[in-house]
Amino acid sequence: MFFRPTVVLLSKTQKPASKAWVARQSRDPYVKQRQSYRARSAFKLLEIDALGNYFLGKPDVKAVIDLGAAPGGWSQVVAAKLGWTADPEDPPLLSSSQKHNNQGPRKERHDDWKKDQAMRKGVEMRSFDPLNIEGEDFEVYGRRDGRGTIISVDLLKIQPIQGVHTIQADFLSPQATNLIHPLLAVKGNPAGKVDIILSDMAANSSGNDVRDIESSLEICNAVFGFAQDNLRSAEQIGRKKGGVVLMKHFTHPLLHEFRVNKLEPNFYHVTYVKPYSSRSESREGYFLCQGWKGI
Ligand SMILES: C[S@@+](CC[C@H](N)C(=O)[O-])C[C@H]1O[C@@H](n2cnc3c(N)ncnc32)[C@H](O)[C@@H]1O
Repeated sequence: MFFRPTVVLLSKTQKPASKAWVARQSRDPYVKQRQSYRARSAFKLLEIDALGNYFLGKPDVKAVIDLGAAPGGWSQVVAAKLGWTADPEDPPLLSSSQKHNNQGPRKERHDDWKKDQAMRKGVEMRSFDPLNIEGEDFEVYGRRDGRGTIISVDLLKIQPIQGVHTIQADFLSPQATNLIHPLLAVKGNPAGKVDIILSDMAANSSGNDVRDIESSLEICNAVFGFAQDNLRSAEQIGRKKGGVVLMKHFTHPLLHEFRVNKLEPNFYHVTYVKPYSSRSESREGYFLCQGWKGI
C-alpha cells in the first residue's frame, strides 16, 4: 500500500478537530509533493541522510536496522539506497511478462532463500521471500539485486518490502534482539555487526508530559544499548563517519543530558536535527550520531 495524497472532503458532520487535520494535510507540501512512499516520514530520513553526507548509500554499508519501522517509509528509503528497489519515484522496471517469469537467476535466488529459511527454522519472523513477495512494491518496481541486510522491527505488522526482513516485536523486550541476531550474521558479515541503526520509535502519547519524556528516554537508552553490543566501530570500517545511529527523541533537558553523557563520548559527531519535514509544533527531534568509537 502506498502513501496517497489525502482527498479533501470537508463535510458538515465532521468534527472541528478532523476538519483541522484534513485542512492541514491539504496544505502540507510533503503530503502533496510525492505519492509513492508509505509514510510522510520517508522525507525526514531523506533530508537527514543529505545532511549527514549521504551515510545511507555508502558502498561499505552491509547491515541496517530500522526500529519502529511501520508502515515502512524509512525501510523503503533504505531498500532503494541499497539497490533492492528502484526509488519509489522511478518508473516501473519490469513488463508484466517479466514479472511472472520464474526461471533463471530468480529461481536460483529462491532456492538459496529456501535453504536459508530451513537453517533458521523455529525463529518467528517474516523474512524477505524474493518470489512470494506480495503487494505493490514488488508488482510495480520489480526485483533488483540489492546488497546488504535490512531488518525492520515494529510492534505493528509491516507489509513486505523488497529486500527487507520484517520482525513484529516489541524492541524493548529481551526477545527482540534474539530475533534480530540470526538475520545479521551472514556471508560477508560473519560477526553480524550493524553499520546503521535507525530509530523512529515513539510510544503513543499518554497525555502526561513526564511519562512521555520517560518513555522517550527508555527507548533512547534501549537503542544505545543495542548500539553498544552491535554497532561496527569507525576503526573497523576505516573511516570516521562509520557506525551511525539516528534516533528520534522528545526535546527535554533529560534527553540533552543523555546526549552529553552517553552519545557524545561514544561518537565522533553528534548532531541534533529537526528536519523541515517534521511538523514545527511537534516536540520530536533526532540525534544523528556518526562515527561509533567502539570504546
Ligand atoms: C512514527 S512511526 C514510524 C514511521 C516509520 N519510520 C515509517 O517511515 O514508516 C513510530 C513507530 O514506532 C513503533 N514503536 C513504538 N514503540 C515501539 C517498540 N517498543 N518496539 C517496536 N516498535 C515500536 C510504533 O508502532 C510506530 O509504528
